[in-house]
Amino acid sequence: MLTVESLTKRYGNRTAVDGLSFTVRPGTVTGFLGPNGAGKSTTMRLLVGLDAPTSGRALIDGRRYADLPAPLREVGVLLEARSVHPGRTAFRHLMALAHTHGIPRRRVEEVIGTVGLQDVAGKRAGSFSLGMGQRLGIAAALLADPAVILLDEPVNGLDPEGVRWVRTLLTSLAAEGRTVFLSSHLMSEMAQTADHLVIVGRGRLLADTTVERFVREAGLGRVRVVTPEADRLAGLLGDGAVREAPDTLRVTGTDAAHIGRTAAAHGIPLTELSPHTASLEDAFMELTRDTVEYEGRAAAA
Ligand SMILES: Nc1ncnc2c1ncn2[C@@H]1O[C@H](COP(=O)(O)OP(=O)(O)OP(=O)(O)O)[C@@H](O)[C@H]1O
Repeated sequence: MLTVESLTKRYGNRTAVDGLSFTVRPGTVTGFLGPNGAGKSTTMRLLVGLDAPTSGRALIDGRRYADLPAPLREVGVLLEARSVHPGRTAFRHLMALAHTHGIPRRRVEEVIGTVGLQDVAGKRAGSFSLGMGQRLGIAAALLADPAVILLDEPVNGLDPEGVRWVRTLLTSLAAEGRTVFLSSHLMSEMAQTADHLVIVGRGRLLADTTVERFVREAGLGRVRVVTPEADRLAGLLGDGAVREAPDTLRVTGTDAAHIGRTAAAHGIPLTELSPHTASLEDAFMELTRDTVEYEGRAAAA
């Protein structure tokens, strides 16, 4: 489990993380979302002790990363910056990491298979494509079989097949009961991968919720209704109903069941009643709009 408590990080007069609190639980994939500069990478760096908080705490299973006796066994980490010696082969890179934790060669070979690098394990990491580098980074994160996996933008630069592979892998790791926490700014990808969302803007928590509840509560769902008595139905439904065409209403703020019941109670025939659920992308844009505008204004200033 990951616990972030009143976490704040300032760089000079810039506040990258601002009083952030949330918990990431095992058994699910939790997505860490936010516009550029929202503080995601900083929070992840604080979690793994690559930076010290100005105040507050970031804990892994109740302990600071620096206090973990065998960190690789507790938490697998893939941060955006590549930290592989370009002259080393993928196999030697993983063996070097394995030595620090007494991990056998057998396990190195196993993770190379898991990430699909068996054909290039003897090649120098410096010659790897971005996608191969990401796979190697994920292999390193999984090497010691950690219960917590923390990945910063793991699908960055991957092709669609690679994206799908990461998605399947993360879902199965969570199904094994691990804590999986990944950042991304790709909403559509997150909608398909994550069960739970932690959303930040300007270093502050904007939402801590499930994907499904987030979209529903964003209140962006709408229902299209076609009826020969559009005016009468609109009157019954109130402000949420807007006429799109003489026989068509676009209704927000209520669901299709309520509209159907209202129409039936008043004997109004419906020839179409179709709900449209907002996409995660829409809901995210709506939620973070102010923080993005702020960033834009700040940049312009
Ligand atoms: N070492 C640093 N020194 C100064 N400012 C920093 C440093 N690291 C991050 N920042 C600033 O803190 C803010 C948050 O940055 P961070 O990289 O954590 O955001 P992010 O959500 O990961 O963004 P992105 O999606 O673009 O990676 C940004 O305004 C950034 O410029």
